[in-house]
Amino acid sequence: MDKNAKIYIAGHRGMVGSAIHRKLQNEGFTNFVTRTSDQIDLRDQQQVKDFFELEKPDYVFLAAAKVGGIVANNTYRAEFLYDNLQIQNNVIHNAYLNGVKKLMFLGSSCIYPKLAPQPLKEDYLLTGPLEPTNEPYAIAKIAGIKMCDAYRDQYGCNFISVMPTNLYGYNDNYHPQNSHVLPALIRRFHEAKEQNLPEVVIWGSGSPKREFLFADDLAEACFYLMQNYNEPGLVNIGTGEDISIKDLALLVKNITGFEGGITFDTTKPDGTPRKLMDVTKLHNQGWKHKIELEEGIALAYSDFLNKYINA
Ligand SMILES: NC(=O)C1=CN([C@@H]2O[C@H](COP(=O)(O)OP(=O)(O)OC[C@H]3O[C@@H](n4cnc5c(N)ncnc54)[C@H](OP(=O)(O)O)[C@@H]3O)[C@@H](O)[C@H]2O)C=CC1
Ligand SMILES: C[C@H]1O[C@H](OP(=O)(O)OP(=O)(O)OC[C@H]2O[C@@H](n3cnc4c(=O)[nH]c(N)nc43)[C@H](O)[C@@H]2O)[C@@H](O)[C@@H](O)C1=O
Repeated sequence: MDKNAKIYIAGHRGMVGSAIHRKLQNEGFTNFVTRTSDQIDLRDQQQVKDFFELEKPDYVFLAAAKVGGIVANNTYRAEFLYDNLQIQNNVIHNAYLNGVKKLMFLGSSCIYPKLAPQPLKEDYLLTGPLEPTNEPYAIAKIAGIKMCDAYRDQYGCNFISVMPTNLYGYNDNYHPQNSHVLPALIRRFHEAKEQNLPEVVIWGSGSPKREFLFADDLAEACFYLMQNYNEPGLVNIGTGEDISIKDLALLVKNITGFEGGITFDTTKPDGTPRKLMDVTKLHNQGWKHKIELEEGIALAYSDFLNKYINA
């Protein structure tokens, strides 16, 4: 990408899109095209067609999606399937029609089978049944990967797919029910400390294991791969390290300074027992994460305090 290239970041206000935007600005890029969901509903075929014909971006980062944690995925199953299929179909197809030089599609580690061997290698895709709580979202993301590959095969488009692990960072969603685990715990432990509550409730058994990557690290990887990776299929983006939800809760408890206890609500779903990325392909491409979990949680906690508590 040359520094004057016109870059469309779909979802530039979200956690990932805003991190990619910051990274590109820091690298000296200035020619951005952005639209909020109020300005363009990416589910709408005509609006997306008109937008691409008007703007004709050179590069596209597709970081707009209907996103949420385990309960949101399981509750809004129709929206997670419909919205995500619509958004990615419209953006990918119009990128092809308007001669976009390269597009990056962001998937998710939930595309892998629920009980796939660990760590998750890229070639485990479509080798077994998915985790039921996020099957609609995963099906949409798998369709996105296959669409990029099909457009490469039939039309020669340089469209690539990356699969990030669970993410957290600046501009995360702290909704008490709909967010992912890390922002949910940051908020719940903070509020429990402020209200002198005796304990914090953790969803599920605490035994599932997850891998977490700071969104600014993800943005670095996306920038790196956008310049250096031009293959079909998918590439995992993660740290290659995981932690149990119970240990994660203890880490957040320490960072927020909460002094009470923790209990587990086993009426809430555990989801996939383990989701650890095999990052050999990414490391072989020449990229490795920088921000470790404890440091990243402290950064996310201070962002939460600045935006929601001290604002
Ligand atoms: N968060 C995570 O843990 C993970 C995320 N990912 C993937 O990364 C990508 C970004 O996720 P993340 O940044 O966390 O999500 P966010 O919810 O923070 O941001 C999503 C963005 O998508 C935009 N968007 C949603 N619906 C529409 C629509 N109908 N029309 C136009 N824009 C829309 C929103 O725009 P606006 O702000 O203008 O409303 C928002 O900025 C997604 O593809 C997600 O699947 C992958 C793995 C893990
Ligand atoms: C990124 C990924 O995110 C989703 O999958 P998930 O990995 O299961 O994500 P999660 O962050 O919501 O939960 C992780 C674990 O943590 C436990 N947990 C404890 N306490 C809270 C809690 O308070 N909130 C949440 N959300 N989870 C909690 C929870 O029970 C689960 O065992 C996908 O649907 C899909 O969207 C996707 O791709």
